[in-house]
Amino acid sequence: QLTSSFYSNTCPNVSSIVRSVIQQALQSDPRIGASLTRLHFHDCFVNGCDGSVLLDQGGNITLSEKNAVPNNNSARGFDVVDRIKASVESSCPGVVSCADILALAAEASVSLAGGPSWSVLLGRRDGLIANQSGANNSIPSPFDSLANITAKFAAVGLNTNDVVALSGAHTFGRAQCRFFSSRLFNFSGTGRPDPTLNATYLATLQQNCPQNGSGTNLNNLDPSSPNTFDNNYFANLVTNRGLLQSDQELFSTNGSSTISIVNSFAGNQNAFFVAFAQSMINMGNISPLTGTQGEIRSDCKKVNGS
Ligand code: HEM
Ligand SMILES: [Ca+2]
Repeated sequence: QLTSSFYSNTCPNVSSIVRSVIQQALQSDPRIGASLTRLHFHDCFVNGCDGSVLLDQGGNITLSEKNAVPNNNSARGFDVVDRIKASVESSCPGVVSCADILALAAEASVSLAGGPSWSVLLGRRDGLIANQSGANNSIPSPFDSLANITAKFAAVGLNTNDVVALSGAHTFGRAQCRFFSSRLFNFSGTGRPDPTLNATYLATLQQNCPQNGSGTNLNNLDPSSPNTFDNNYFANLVTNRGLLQSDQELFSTNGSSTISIVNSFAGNQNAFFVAFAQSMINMGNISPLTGTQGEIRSDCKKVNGS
């Protein structure tokens, strides 16, 4: 029951306000659009798209999602969310939820990076709780098998097409070495690298991720166009240049129905863009709070009155 016109009377310029703050942030941080897009994903997979990922630990929030394994020292962009919220509040006080800001920020980030635009469905309200164990259990890990990743998507009502299309978000942004270094030297105890890694790409990654390093060095998820939202991610998979094991598995899992989808997106950027936009709408529809449920937070980091 979300609608694209939800704020047309109460905050008609909300999309352009969100977009302009992101545009400004991109000037000093070309990665920020990717980081914001990921926040919407990590929000929606835990208790639905309710802004739960944004809550700081403290008071009634005893275990934040920010401190869950998939987010800790990894999720970023919270300061920019606060800047967007402040800018929206100054035009339309008390009206726009933080959960909707994440959905709008994802669309603005993707389209500003050259990707598709879509009409964002709105009207989500902000939740009153965080679910740290939910974040630990429901957000896919880069070490999960494709079957487990598909199961985690299915648990929130998303199908295999959504898995492949949404994984295409790894067309921009960065990943720390620790999320894929197990592929580089001694993959699954074989004493050899992951055989599904292109040899030239492997050598580059080994250089940037030394065996006794801290694991926090950053690598482009899409080495061919790191800040552009395009279909190169899928072309990379076809040539064994997926960065995360969970990326490469979409193409390298024998007999998987994901292979033909990867091939079609690799060969047709428009097909990817259309599918990505639809899957982002699907993801944004995961159990939103609406009507009188939840609240409109005045500070995205805190439940009102706390
Ligand atoms: C399919 C399962 C997925 C897995 C296992 C996965 C895993 C990861 C990991 C490990 C990172 C690197 C984090 C870091 O180094 O701190 C990452 C980054 C990222 N992910 Fe995913 N992800 C998945 C799906 C998605 C989806 C559905 C989206 C959005 C629609 C998304 C968007 C991003 C973006 C944009 C980045 C870069 C963020 C940045 O540079 O700050 N991912 N992902
Ligand atoms: Ca790209």
